[in-house]
Amino acid sequence: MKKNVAISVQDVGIRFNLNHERVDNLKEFVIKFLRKDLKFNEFWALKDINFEIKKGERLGVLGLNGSGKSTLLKVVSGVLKPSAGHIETSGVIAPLLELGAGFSPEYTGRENIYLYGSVLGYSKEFLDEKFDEIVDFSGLGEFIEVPIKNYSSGMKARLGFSVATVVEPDILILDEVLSVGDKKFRQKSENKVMSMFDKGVTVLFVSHSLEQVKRLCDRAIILDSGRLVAEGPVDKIARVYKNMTE
Ligand SMILES: Nc1ncnc2c1ncn2[C@@H]1O[C@H](COP(=O)(O)OP(=O)(O)OP(=O)(O)O)[C@@H](O)[C@H]1O
Repeated sequence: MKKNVAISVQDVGIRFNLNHERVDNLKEFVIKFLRKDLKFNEFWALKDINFEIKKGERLGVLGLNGSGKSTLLKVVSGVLKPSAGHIETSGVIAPLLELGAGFSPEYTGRENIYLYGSVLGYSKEFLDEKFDEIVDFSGLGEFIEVPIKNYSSGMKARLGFSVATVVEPDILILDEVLSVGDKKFRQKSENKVMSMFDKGVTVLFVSHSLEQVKRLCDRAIILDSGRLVAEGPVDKIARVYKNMTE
């Protein structure tokens, strides 16, 4: 990969096997599996995707529901392995996907900071040092000692955002996360992301808000049924997308 490139996506495809027929229980599944009687429909959620993001660039991903945007972010983050092609990235990645989904409901916010933090690869020492900063940013106050199952979805997302952004990443992967929490938190999280922009972070960003993509990104791509159909400067691509969807 060239030195000035942060993310390189080459001929990437993601295939899901969709169940063709109904299987009601595990026994039936095992019997059908052993008899090689299970039929799947192959479904390519992404196909032949090629693009590069240079260091410091901010790429927006546009597309209708089901076009493959979240799948693309997951495969670049390493959550999903490509079924075809390959991906190269350089530096520390902070994936802000499905915030709060990684939490264990029975444990408190405090315990989940350590659990989720370790999933993201942070050491205990790092989390000890950053603990107050995380709680402060989340604005959860005393709720940090309460089990997560008693949190609202906005509270969970706020804690997820605060843990995931406590590092200084080289690459930031954002899936609709700037729409979480209440207005005050949305502003605060956008400011935090903006301050990372100032430090030259590379961004891959999905949002249904065309305005937000225009405001935050310098380039964009459009996905349509798993194919990359347009790529270029954000203003031009936003116009193409508007025409496609109106
Ligand atoms: N784990 C999975 N198993 C099977 N199919 C999946 C899986 N995950 C996603 N898909 C399918 O892949 C396609 C792309 O989904 P994806 O979530 O990436 O779309 P999206 O563009 O992010 O949509 P949205 O705008 O609704 O968030 C959809 O048809 C979806 O049903």
